[in-house]
Amino acid sequence: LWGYGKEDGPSVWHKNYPVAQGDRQSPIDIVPHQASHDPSLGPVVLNYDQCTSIKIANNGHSVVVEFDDSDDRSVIRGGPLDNPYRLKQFHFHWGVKGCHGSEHTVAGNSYASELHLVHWNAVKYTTFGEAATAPDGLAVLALYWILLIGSAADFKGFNPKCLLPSSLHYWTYLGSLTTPPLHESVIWIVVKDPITVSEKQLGKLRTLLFTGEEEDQRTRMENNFRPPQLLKGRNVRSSN
Ligand SMILES: COc1cc(C[n+]2ccc3cc(OS(N)(=O)=O)ccc3c2)cc(OC)c1OC
Ligand SMILES: [Zn+2]
Repeated sequence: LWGYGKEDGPSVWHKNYPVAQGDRQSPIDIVPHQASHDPSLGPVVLNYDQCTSIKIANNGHSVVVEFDDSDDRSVIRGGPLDNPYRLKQFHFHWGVKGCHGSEHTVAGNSYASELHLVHWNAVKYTTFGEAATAPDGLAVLALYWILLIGSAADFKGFNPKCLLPSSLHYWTYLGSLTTPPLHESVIWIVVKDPITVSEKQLGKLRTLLFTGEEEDQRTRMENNFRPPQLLKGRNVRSSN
């Protein structure tokens, strides 16, 4: 139905998903000095200690690691969020060429890839699907990551928390899913500092992500990132 090619890519998604031209679409280009510093923005807190990944899916557009979201074991809280949001899945966006692949750009610069940790508001909604259509239904933590050949901390059973820099300085704004159905239901939290991953870790991640199923030609080959969308008057806030 949709993809990232010429015929089915981001420039024609509005034909089947008119919200693609809505007022709070993602990703965006973040211009740091135009973001308004909001001292009331507290730290983002991740409780992923008991996180249990249940399956790895390759939907032809990305590789998704799903988590058990049947209770509040793995949640994100604080920052711009009014209550804890449950971790549902994480996935990546990347480019075939080294320097392109992230979805959010910073003053026009893009990174090699971007990790999205997708959470949903289980306090107000009963299912992910219901939350995915509500204006405060989802919270996605976005992390740029760059491939540094060299040392890096170990993954240790792959708790996504180990991917995160220690102090999370971030930008936050109201946006949408970056792939169809493009619902305008996401509170975005974009971490400022890129995380570095070594070849060895990438290999480990690749094994984890592509275990048990032939690495999909489409997934490996395509640029699965949507270009930045119009801000349309939205305010981007920055934590300290
Ligand atoms: C589990 O049920 C759903 C899974 C999915 C799968 N899905 C599709 C697209 C997604 C796009 C996303 O956007 S992103 N890239 O901004 O993180 C995040 C999670 C997604 C998850 C979508 C749904 O409704 C929109 C679902 O509810 C019916
Ligand atoms: Zn994504």
